[in-house]
Amino acid sequence: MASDTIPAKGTEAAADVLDARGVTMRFGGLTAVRDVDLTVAQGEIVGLIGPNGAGKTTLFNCMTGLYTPTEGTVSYKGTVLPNRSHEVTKAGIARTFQNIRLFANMTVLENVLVGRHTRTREGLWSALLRGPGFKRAEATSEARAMELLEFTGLAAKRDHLARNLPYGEQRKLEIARALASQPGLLLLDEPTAGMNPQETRATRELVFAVRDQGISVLVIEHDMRFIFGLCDRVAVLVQGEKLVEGTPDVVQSDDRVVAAYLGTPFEGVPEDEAVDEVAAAENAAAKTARSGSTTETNKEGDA
Ligand SMILES: Nc1ncnc2c1ncn2[C@@H]1O[C@H](COP(=O)(O)OP(=O)(O)OP(=O)(O)O)[C@@H](O)[C@H]1O
Repeated sequence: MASDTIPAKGTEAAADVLDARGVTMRFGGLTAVRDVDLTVAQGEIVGLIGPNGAGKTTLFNCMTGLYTPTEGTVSYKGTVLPNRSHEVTKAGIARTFQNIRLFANMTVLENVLVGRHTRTREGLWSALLRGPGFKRAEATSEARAMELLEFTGLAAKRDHLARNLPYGEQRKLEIARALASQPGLLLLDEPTAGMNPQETRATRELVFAVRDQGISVLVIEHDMRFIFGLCDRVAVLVQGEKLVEGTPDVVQSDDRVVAAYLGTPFEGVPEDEAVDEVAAAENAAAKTARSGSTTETNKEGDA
């Protein structure tokens, strides 16, 4: 177990479920991820953010056995993970994908049942072909799958084909299917992409509910409001390297994060100077327009 690993920042005594150390992933001459350490503690929700191409999905792929890191290790509950994705799922890590990967022509219920195959003795093909072994286990599996559909709010759609679900519900179904493997850690890759604000809020509540069931969560997302309202801790990846890590408050107020997201290099220019420049320009514009205008343009009022 991970009792002697370094406690995750901000969570003091909580044991790490995930411990990625020195993970580097190279594709030929391109280093997509460089020497990244990342932990997720028991019961923690951790966000992974960064501009497009920063290496977030590559890091997920290294954590789920899709890629074998060029260097470094990924451990789950103190054991180094195998580099086969189905064995990683079996070990206790489940994930969703940036581009939804459902069985489009299977029903909602069948999609969740397939997600259970790592936890049944019958295996994927038996589940798909509905062989005799599968039928024996079917009642238990179906009950569990229905629980998950209730949990994600999809129970009424159990017999709908996955491809007919609205986009937001397809993303929920991906989460239900991932939960069917009974993970200890859930990795979500852009779970709110393409969602409207109501769906995004519902997803946040769903992730909190997942955590309340004792499942730790690592989530990639570009929606900063979602991330900062959801996560206990956030790590920022830029050009493959971890730039900043900390609580949402710490990360949001870090100039390097702002610079990375605005795409402007951080050069250590004193923030006050920029603010003064803007205030001076506003004052000059206000003076020019002064005579005919009733609009108050400058709250500070000093030049
Ligand atoms: N299989 C691959 N072969 C070669 N290069 C790859 C491969 N996968 C990713 N890359 C490259 O690695 C870099 C990181 O990509 P990655 O998809 O991990 O970024 P990301 O942070 O997830 O981006 P986004 O937010 O746009 O999804 C990119 O330059 C990408 O082109």
